[in-house]
Amino acid sequence: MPLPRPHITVDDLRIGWGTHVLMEHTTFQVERGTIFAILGGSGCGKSSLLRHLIGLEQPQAGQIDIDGVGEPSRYEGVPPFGVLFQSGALFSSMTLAENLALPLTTWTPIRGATARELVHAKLDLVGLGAFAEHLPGEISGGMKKRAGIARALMLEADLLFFDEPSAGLDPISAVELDQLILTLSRDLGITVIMVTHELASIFLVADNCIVLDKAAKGIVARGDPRKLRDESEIPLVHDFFTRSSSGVFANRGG
Ligand SMILES: Nc1ncnc2c1ncn2[C@@H]1O[C@H](COP(=O)(O)OP(=O)(O)OP(=O)(O)O)[C@@H](O)[C@H]1O
Repeated sequence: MPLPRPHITVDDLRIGWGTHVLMEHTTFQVERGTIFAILGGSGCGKSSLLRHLIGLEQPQAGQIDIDGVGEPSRYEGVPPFGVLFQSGALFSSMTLAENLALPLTTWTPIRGATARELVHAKLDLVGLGAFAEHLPGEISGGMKKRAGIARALMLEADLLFFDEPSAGLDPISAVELDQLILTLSRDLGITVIMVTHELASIFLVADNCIVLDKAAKGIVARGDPRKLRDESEIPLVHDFFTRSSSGVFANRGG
C-alpha cells in the first residue's frame, strides 16, 4: 500500500530579505493528524517560518506544499487551515458567538439558525458552550485562546497553526489548552503546527519537531522531542531540551 501523502511538504526553502538569509536548505514534512512543533532559540526564525507556511510571506526559494495543492498564497477563497495568533485576535466589541459567526458570514452563505447551531457546536467543543453571549473582555486568557481555536475551526479546517499557544497563560490554563490541542488531533484527526518555547507543552503534545538554529541558518535536529531530549548528542539540542527558561539556548539567537 502506498504511504499516505504528508499534509505539508517543505522542500529546500530559503527565507530571507534582500541579501540577508535567515534560513536555507530547509526541508521537512508534516504527517496528517500529527502535532508538529517548530522549536529553537529567540530570533532563529520560528515565526517567520510560520508566516511563510500560511502564505503571509513568500520564500526566496524552495517550495511549500499543503495537501498537494501548492503554495498557500495560491489558494483562492476559503483558506484550508485555521490560524491562532498569540493574542487570540477576537473582536472585543462582539460576543463570542458573533466572533465565531464571522468566518461563516465572510466565506459562506450560511446564516440564521444553521449558523447559530454551528457556532454553538464549536463553542461546546472547546468547553465554552455557556459563554456564547459573553464579550472577550469578560472571560479569562485561556478561555479567549479556546474561543480563538473554536473560531479557527468554524470552516472545518483539518490543519491548525498556533503561534505560542500558551504564552501568557497560567500553568493550569496552559495545561487545559494542551489537552484541547491533543483532543483536536487525536479525536478529530486535525494536523497541528505550533511554534512554542514551553518545554512541558512540547513533551506533552508534540509527536514530532524541528529545532532551528540562527547560526546554522536552518534545522539542526528533527524527530520525537522526547527522544531528542534523551538521546541527542548535539550540545545545543541537548541544551534546548534540558534548559531552564533562562538557559543558554534561550539566549543564543540574540
Ligand atoms: N520582514 C522582515 N524583514 C527583515 N527581517 C525580518 C523580517 N521578519 C523577521 N525578520 C528577522 O528575522 C529574524 C527571526 O525573527 P523571528 O521572529 O522569525 O524569530 P523567532 O524564532 O520567532 O523569535 P522569537 O522566539 O524571539 O519570537 C529576526 O532577526 C527578525 O528581525
